[in-house]
Amino acid sequence: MLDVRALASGYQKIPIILGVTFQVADSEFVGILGHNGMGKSTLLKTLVGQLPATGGAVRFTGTDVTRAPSHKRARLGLGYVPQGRQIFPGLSVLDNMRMGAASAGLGDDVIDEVIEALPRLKPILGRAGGVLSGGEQQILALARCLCGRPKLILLDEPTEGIQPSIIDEIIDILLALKTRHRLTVVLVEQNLEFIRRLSDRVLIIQKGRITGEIPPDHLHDDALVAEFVGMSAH
Ligand SMILES: Nc1ncnc2c1ncn2[C@@H]1O[C@H](COP(=O)(O)OP(=O)(O)OP(=O)(O)O)[C@@H](O)[C@H]1O
Repeated sequence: MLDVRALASGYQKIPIILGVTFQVADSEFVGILGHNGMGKSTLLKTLVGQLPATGGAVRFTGTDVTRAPSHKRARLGLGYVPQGRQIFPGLSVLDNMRMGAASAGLGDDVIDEVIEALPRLKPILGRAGGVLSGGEQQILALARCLCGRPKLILLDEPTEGIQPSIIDEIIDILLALKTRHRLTVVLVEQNLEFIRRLSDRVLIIQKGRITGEIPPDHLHDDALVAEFVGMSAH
């Protein structure tokens, strides 16, 4: 589904991603774990085409998209839920979802399917995005992305600033989408429990490089996590 080879990128002349290689299979959930500032968001922005690659290659569903603009990647089925969610605060929940469908060239019927998968949105469809709680906004951001019928979603720190009950709900939603729709996810996170419960494989990113892989079950083990990432599980 996704084949990333020696990918490099950065900001102006500052290199941040220094040659990242990994592959993601159809319906696989891959977690990328790393501290603040290790390049997680920069990697996703490069994969989605918001930042140009300065080296390496990205293939998505067999197509070389290394130089493709974001909208072309989206049309191929690459979805992105950025950190901070970036929903439209002045638009209603429903209109936010319409924007997601329209930007993928899809009609409104996809919206009903997405509401069925995320029933929490049903009673608040008319509410402005900006007045929702952080957790509701995260679910809306996911819903808007799903309205583009993505094959793969790049998820940037979805648990940031969100209460535990909604984190559990997001886990359930994503696992259901994986089973029912063969959704594929690349998730970057610092939340060990979230990444452990969702990921088939967990890669470690340090200073712009993938430095290792840790079995999700080992994320319970403080000493191992500290050794791999320098992060504590508690
Ligand atoms: N727009 C920018 N211009 C210049 N440097 C940037 C920009 N955005 C991020 N950086 C730098 O790139 C590096 C990696 O940042 P990035 O946001 O990818 O890290 P991250 O692992 O996602 O961290 P966090 O968990 O804090 O979001 C950091 O040193 C950061 O200061």
